[in-house]
This record gives sequence, structure tokens and C-alpha cells, in this order.
Amino acid sequence: MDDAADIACAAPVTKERYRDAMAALAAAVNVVTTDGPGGRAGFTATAVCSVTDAPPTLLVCVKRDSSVGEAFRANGALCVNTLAPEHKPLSNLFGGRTPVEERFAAATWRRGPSGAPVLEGALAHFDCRIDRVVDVGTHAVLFCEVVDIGVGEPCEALIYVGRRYDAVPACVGAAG
Ligand SMILES: NC(=O)C1=CN([C@@H]2O[C@H](COP(=O)(O)OP(=O)(O)OC[C@H]3O[C@@H](n4cnc5c(N)ncnc54)[C@H](O)[C@@H]3O)[C@@H](O)[C@H]2O)C=CC1
Ligand SMILES: Cc1cc2nc3c(=O)[nH]c(=O)nc-3n(C[C@H](O)[C@H](O)[C@H](O)COP(=O)(O)O)c2cc1C
Repeated sequence: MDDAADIACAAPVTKERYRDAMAALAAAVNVVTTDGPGGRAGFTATAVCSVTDAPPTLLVCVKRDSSVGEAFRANGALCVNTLAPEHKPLSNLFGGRTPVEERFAAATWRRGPSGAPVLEGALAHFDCRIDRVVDVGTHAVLFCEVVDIGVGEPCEALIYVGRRYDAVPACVGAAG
């Protein structure tokens, strides 16, 4: 394969062009939470992806300079709570610039096996132990082994695409 330097491109891939293109990708919206010695924290994330089912592993990308990043590293545990359309205000609250306690006061939570808060009424949740952290540019990539799973009642998912929210049918059901 050619070196990246050998590839001739019409225009440089600026941060702005990259974000404009990424805005075309539809993504599920999640509130990712943690609790433990590093304190309770949570943030909205679309950068969540399944890695492998053996062992069940997902990844979460968190901005290294966000107010919440350090708590995740310190606790070594997190829960990915996948949102339903009714959680749009919660997504905005956990999307930044709101004090942590105000974020959590807006919903009902219970403690998962990892110690991380699980959102009542989530479309699904994935309780995890953080297995590995890889820093890439501005973000930390958290590789997480899933230790517990729940699938909720909602039959619609909240998605984010074109810089706006939408709702799509998502009757998840449970396999086996
Ligand atoms: N992966 C991330 O860190 C994401 C961060 N956001 C935050 O929410 C704000 C509003 O987002 P939008 O309205 O979608 O407008 P935007 O133009 O800032 O972002 C468009 C798309 O680019 C990607 N993106 C945005 N910021 C990024 C980052 N720092 N690193 C990697 N990918 C990024 C996401 O796919 C996002 O949907 C952003 O400015 C950002 O602070 C939103 C989505 C993903
Ligand atoms: C729809 C949406 C998706 C987001 N996705 C991510 C993400 O995947 N990773 C990330 O680090 N921040 C993401 N953010 C931004 C964080 O939620 C925000 O930076 C976080 O709450 C920390 O903000 P703070 O430093 O003000 O606490 C997203 C925000 C919104 C509104």
C-alpha cells in the first residue's frame, strides 16, 4: 500500500471538513456513567462501538480534557446507557457544561454490578470493567469488557445525525 504522503488529495482534511462528513453518520446516543473512588460522573457519547463478542467488548471515546474523563480512568468501570427518544433532554444535560449532580438529578438510577449508575428506562445498558485505555489525539479510547447487560421496554431509539436528534424503531428483544 502507498504511504499516506504519496496520496494526492484535492483539499486538505481539516478538522471542519472531517466533522462535516462525520455529521452524516447516524449514531445511537448514550449516557456513559461511572462511580467509585474517582467520584460519580457521566457524559453523552455517540462514539461507542462494539469491538468483539468474545470476550464481549465495546469501546467508548472520551475527550481527554473533559471534566469527566479522569473519573473514568480512576474508577476503572462504566455503564453505557443507550437512550430512548424521551431521553433527549437528558442527552443535552449530559452533553457538557452542567454540574455533575444536576445531570444525575434529572433521572432515576440504580447501581450496576460494576458500581456505575444504570439509567431506569434505558433502551439497553452495558455495565463494564475498563480493560485498556489508549490515548489517540484529543481522545482516550476506553476498551471495556461487558460484565452485565439489560434490555429495556422502549421500542424506539434516540439517534443523532445531521447535527440533530431523531427517533427510529428499535424493538430490541433478547436473544437466548
Ligand atoms: N466524539 C466526540 O467527541 C463527539 C463530540 N461531540 C460534541 O458535541 C458538539 C456538537 O456536535 P455536533 O452538533 O454534531 O457538531 P460538530 O460539527 O462539532 O460535530 C459533527 C460530528 O463530528 C464528530 N465530532 C465532533 N466533535 C468531535 C471530536 N472532538 N472528536 C471526534 N469527532 C468529533 C461527531 O461525529 C459529530 O457528530 C461537538 O462540538 C462536540 O463538542 C459530538 C459528537 C461526538
Ligand atoms: C450528541 C452528543 C454526542 C457526544 N458524543 C461525545 C463522544 O462520543 N465523546 C466525547 O468525548 N464527548 C461527546 N460529547 C460531548 C460530551 O458529552 C461533553 O464533552 C461532556 O459532557 C463533557 O463536558 P464537560 O467537560 O463540560 O463536563 C457529545 C455531546 C453530544 C451533545
